[in-house]
Amino acid sequence: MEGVEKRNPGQDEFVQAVREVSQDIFSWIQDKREYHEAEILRRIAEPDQIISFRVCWEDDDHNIRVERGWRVQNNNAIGPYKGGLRFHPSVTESVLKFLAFEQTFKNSLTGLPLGGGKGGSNFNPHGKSDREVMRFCQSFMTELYRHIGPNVDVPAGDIGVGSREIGYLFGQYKRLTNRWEGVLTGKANEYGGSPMRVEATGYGAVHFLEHVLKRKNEGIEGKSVIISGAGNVALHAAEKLIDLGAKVLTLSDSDGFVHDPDGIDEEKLDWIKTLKIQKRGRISEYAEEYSGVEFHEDGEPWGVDADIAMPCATQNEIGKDEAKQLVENDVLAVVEGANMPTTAEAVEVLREAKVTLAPGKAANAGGVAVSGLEMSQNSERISWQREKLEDMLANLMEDIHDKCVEHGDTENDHVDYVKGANIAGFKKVADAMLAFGVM
Ligand SMILES: NC(=O)C1=CN([C@@H]2O[C@H](COP(=O)(O)OP(=O)(O)OC[C@H]3O[C@@H](n4cnc5c(N)ncnc54)[C@H](OP(=O)(O)O)[C@@H]3O)[C@@H](O)[C@H]2O)C=CC1
Ligand SMILES: O=C(O)CCC(=O)C(=O)O
Repeated sequence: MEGVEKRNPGQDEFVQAVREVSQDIFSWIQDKREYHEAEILRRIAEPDQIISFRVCWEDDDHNIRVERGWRVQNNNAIGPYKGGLRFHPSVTESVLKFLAFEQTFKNSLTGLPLGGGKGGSNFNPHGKSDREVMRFCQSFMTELYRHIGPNVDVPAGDIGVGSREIGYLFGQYKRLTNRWEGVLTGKANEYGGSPMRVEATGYGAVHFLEHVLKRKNEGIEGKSVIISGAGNVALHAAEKLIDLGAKVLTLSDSDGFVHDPDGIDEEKLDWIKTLKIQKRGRISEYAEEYSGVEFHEDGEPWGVDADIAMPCATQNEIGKDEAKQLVENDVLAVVEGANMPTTAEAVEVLREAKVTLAPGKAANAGGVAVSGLEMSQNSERISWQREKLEDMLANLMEDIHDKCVEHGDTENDHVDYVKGANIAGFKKVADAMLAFGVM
């Protein structure tokens, strides 16, 4: 780890992600000489390549704006680079390197032939007009298009990149190359998108939770759940939970969180979806619309008493103190819809207290899995029915859950899902790299 820190100065998120995976892998590979001799761990922690570029665009007042763009192509041992694009002011090379590193293991866990990558920009879509977002996306793709392709690297959405942005990006790729091909996933159904991709990450995380609870002889019905975020992952996790009879108490955005002690029901969730997806409004407006709902400005929901916690906003949103609150409240499980939402110290607190922690690389893998299925549909020039994809997603999540159980030590029936996901994800990539020799 000293070498990783030295080679990546100031890249705290990346070092955090490598440390978290390495802790589990070190002990597992101790007696496996082939991985040591081939320096597999060190090679996996060095991205294949990082492309960085300037993105210039013109705002509605005719000012020239300059942003940074990146694509981190982390590892393509088991398939073309695959992973989302994030547009958010907090995006740095370190953030994208950690996300691409995590994505490599996540994609391996899906069992599909997908390598790991991630990209994005510090561009902030909040408060921008549709035309401004369009001009930015077109400029971003004008720089990116020569580095991607359906067999090379297939980006998708992430924070700040939803179906509107994917439309603009795909349109520009098609215009520049004169080719219609499955170069992006998360496309709308009208032009080659897959049914269920929008719902897949949130629904998949809830499927994962179902399996975690099943091992404890428990079910989702009647459980209270605190969720952070009010974006794609949070809203679809809430939707599936409500469908299965859980009581969803909270949602949040970067302004604070709402707490609805009666629980968010189907009708209220529809209202929130219109607010967040169509009107691009703030979650505080929910508390203005419905009586009995509290809005906590700048706060996070982790102190609200509940059975389950699902962080679905961003990285490092649960720190040591929040983890202690969750332990005090006897939370049964923390299921990560977001990528690395739990700090290293918080993971330690939860691990010590034997609170089940389902890591993002396993629990939120449903999104990229359905992206993989979108790629298959595009290659075959067909579109599968929603029901078939729903079944496939449920089966994939069960399979990922079982791989975590297989490799996560079970002690008094307690599964270390973090360890299980790290080892199962690593093994497939490492074995492929061994097969290729030194490169
Ligand atoms: N979309 C997908 O398919 C997948 C997403 N993920 C992960 O899930 C998480 C959420 O992604 P997604 O739902 O797609 O993104 P969205 O952009 O749709 O939503 C993000 C939500 O999180 C909030 N948020 C973002 N950054 C912060 C922050 N720094 N502090 C507080 N709140 C914040 C946003 O609030 P605001 O609007 O105020 O910014 C918004 O409510 C990310 O970690 C992402 O990497 C993982 C797998 C797949
Ligand atoms: O669907 C995809 O390709 C990527 C999803 C993603 O970015 C993620 O899993 O974090």
